[in-house]
Amino acid sequence: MFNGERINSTENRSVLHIALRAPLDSIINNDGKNVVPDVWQVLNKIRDFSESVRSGAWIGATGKVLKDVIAIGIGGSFLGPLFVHTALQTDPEAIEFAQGRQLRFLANVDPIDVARNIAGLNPETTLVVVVSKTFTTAETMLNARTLREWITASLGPQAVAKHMVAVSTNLTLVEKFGIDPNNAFAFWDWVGGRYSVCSAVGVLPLSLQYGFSVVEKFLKGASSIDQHFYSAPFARNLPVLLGLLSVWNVSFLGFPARAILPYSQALEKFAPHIQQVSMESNGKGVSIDGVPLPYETGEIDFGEPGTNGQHSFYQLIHQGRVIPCDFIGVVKSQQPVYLKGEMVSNHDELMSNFFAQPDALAYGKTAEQLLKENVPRPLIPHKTFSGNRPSLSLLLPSLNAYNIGQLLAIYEHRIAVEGFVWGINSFDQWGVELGKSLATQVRKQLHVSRKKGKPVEAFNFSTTTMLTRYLQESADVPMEDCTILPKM
Ligand SMILES: O=P(O)(O)OC[C@H]1O[C@](O)(CO)[C@@H](O)[C@@H]1O
Repeated sequence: MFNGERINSTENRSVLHIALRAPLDSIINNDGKNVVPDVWQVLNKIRDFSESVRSGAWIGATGKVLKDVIAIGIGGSFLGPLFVHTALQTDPEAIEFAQGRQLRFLANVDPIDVARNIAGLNPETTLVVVVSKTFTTAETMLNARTLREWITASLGPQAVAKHMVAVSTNLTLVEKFGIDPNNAFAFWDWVGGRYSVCSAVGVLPLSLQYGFSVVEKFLKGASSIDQHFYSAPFARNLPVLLGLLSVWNVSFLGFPARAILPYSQALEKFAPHIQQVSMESNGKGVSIDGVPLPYETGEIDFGEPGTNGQHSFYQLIHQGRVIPCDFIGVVKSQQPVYLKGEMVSNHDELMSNFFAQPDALAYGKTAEQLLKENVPRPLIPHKTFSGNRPSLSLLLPSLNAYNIGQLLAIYEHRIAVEGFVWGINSFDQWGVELGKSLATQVRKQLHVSRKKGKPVEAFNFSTTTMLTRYLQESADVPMEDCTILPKM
């Protein structure tokens, strides 16, 4: 990976997200060319652009400062930036830099997501960042056209130049869409979508919200782990150890899931992000050479912040199925609260749970202990905890931009380690293609049925029945040749 070899063999690409956060003087080659200067050229462009927007030097079509940003993107062009944004939102340093500004994310093609995103915003003070590696993703492009309409309907078509910018590897399509290439921020095909948060995909929206200096700390944190991963002996190498634990749990012990349980509300979007990084990377059925695998790979990742999860799905984890857990704690809260007269601070209360849960999973509670506590015999089987349930705990010193970058890179590399051991390609995602092409077929059918009254055909019986019913029941929904935007 670090040598720039084309380890993503099914797409014939290198995998160099480590270059996105490498110091300017590093050398990381792709096809014999050092890519680090290109990375820094884009980072510097982001620094300049975000500073001009934040300072008011760059203004909207009607002369107003652009204080609100909507980032449109989905999957890897959304989840990583959302995780980092959510984590920074309560960081005291980042808060200072975000005064008076808003960052929102429009991901789902559901028009309700459009309505929620534009609610309360004025196009005059809004900058839209269209984020798509390919610039062809159906959901993102329809959302981009929708917000282009939202802007032009109120400010005129010339306003696009001031109110819409793009992040993509496909600058030709960016220009075709009508966004000035000067307002486009490039990245490269050696960055996988789910590994792209350190490219302009994350750095641009986050710099607009928090300023480049904060985001640079996040990049430095990620880079520190890259260096650790590259050079630390395996016995002390965090991503290697974590990756091996996961392989052990999945392939040797046969536990198919992994719960990601941060004891920090600021990390509430961490599990959804890692869900994509992990499941899109390692959810494979064949080896890198295309041979069906004789063992299971990949985890079913899910998670919620503690203590909320404790009151939701932990019952199953303690007494039902065995689900290896990652507990993530933070020593110093971003937002400490102490109440006079309380036994512990609010953060200590949270952390009491962080320390208790792994113990409960590991050691459980025996029938003997319950008998000593005079638990009635019929209840003993219900109150017994088997123990011997694996978990691991990570304790971060604090949660600032730097540590957030470290946490991200630990998981990115851990997931790559798992893929290397399993002998799969963790960097392609062919499994998403079939659903996409069937959706294209449905889209065409909906169009001809609604416009020309054509019956549903060429689908299986179940889909034909459902589609026909859907069309019948929504025949009264207005489909005039005019634009309708949300009324919220
Ligand atoms: O950035 P793009 O090209 O719009 O792609 C968005 C997402 O779609 C996928 O290709 C498939 O879900 C992801 O890998 C990617 O992050």
